[in-house]
Amino acid sequence: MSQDTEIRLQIGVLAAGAWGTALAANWAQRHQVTLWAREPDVVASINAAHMNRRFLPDILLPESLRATVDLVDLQDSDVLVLATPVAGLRSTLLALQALYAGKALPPLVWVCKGFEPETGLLPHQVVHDVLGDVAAAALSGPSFAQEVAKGLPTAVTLGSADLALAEQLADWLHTPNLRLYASGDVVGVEVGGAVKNVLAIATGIADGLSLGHNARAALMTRGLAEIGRLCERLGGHRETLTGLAGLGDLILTCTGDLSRNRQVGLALGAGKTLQETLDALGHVAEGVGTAREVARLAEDLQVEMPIARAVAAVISGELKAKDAVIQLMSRAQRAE
Ligand SMILES: NC(=O)C1=CN([C@@H]2O[C@H](COP(=O)(O)OP(=O)(O)OC[C@H]3O[C@@H](n4cnc5c(N)ncnc54)[C@H](OP(=O)(O)O)[C@@H]3O)[C@@H](O)[C@H]2O)C=CC1
Ligand SMILES: O=C(CO)COP(=O)(O)O
Repeated sequence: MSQDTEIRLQIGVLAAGAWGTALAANWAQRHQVTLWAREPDVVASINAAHMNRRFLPDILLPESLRATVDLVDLQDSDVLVLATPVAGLRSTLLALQALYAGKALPPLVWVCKGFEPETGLLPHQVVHDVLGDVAAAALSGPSFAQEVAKGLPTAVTLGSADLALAEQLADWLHTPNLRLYASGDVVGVEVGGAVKNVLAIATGIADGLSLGHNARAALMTRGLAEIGRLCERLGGHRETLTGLAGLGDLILTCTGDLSRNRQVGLALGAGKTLQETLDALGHVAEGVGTAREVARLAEDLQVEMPIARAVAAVISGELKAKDAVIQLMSRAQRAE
């Protein structure tokens, strides 16, 4: 498919947290972008000062980027991008369904990483649950919002069961500093993005306990094996996990201090409580809720995921961080 850099679309982005704002700013280089937020102070600060003081402070946004609290302003969009945390995906889809009231929705892209709380569904399953068969794709991969907002080079994956749609969206949404690769394996793309957040908490805990580089490399490598087992069991392909949405994001989030999930792990490893850690963060850390869902899925589907289960136990308070390490190291020896 040819890359048509001239085409200018209307893009609607829903939720102006760090990631929605960074993507909206990036796409405003090439398209007309409208950013919806439920926080009036965020909308006011973007429109008046071209900054999102609450979620992306100190970064100047393009003047062409408009923000709104009114969903109706997004109804002529050529593409709609859902940028809420996974817990807000369903309610946002329902709001869009009401807005379009029987009319066809434009292609949807979601950027959240996790399993829906309580249902344990992946985002594409939530989309199908609410809207049925619609043109839709997941965007995932190694991409700290602050770096994308500053225009630093970034590459991510767009995953859809409809590969031709993923290719079309990649063509529309790439910019000079945001490279998009298409994948037909939406399950692999989503499982990679969800579980790496749990592993970032694990490596954060290890680093918070000063366990060294060897421990971190071991957790990442054995963690990737856990992601692979769950991915295959849910119908995804292990090869997808060698790409940006798997290994790429695992490396970034487990080693990069900009990661909120890694910051949660570091604080837990240093002896802080989960509540004080989350209160100080001011942003979502999806790995906290996802750890519980992954541990439950691992149990139900009989998938061996000792690291993810240990993180879930630390988060729920059943296990102390130090004891989780002892437990992992004392498991029966086995072949790699
Ligand atoms: N930040 C990053 O670098 C990246 C983040 N992601 C993923 O993107 C998703 C969003 O992350 P991020 O933007 O960083 O999160 P933030 O915590 O920065 O912002 C979340 C935003 O979503 C809003 N929100 C929460 N729940 C709902 C809801 N039910 N309906 C509408 N809006 C809602 C929040 O509003 P309020 O303040 O009112 O709650 C806030 O504006 C997560 O799944 C994350 O894993 C993916 C790649 C990179
Ligand atoms: O997903 C991310 C980078 O790809 C962001 O990770 P955190 O949510 O841990 O900050």
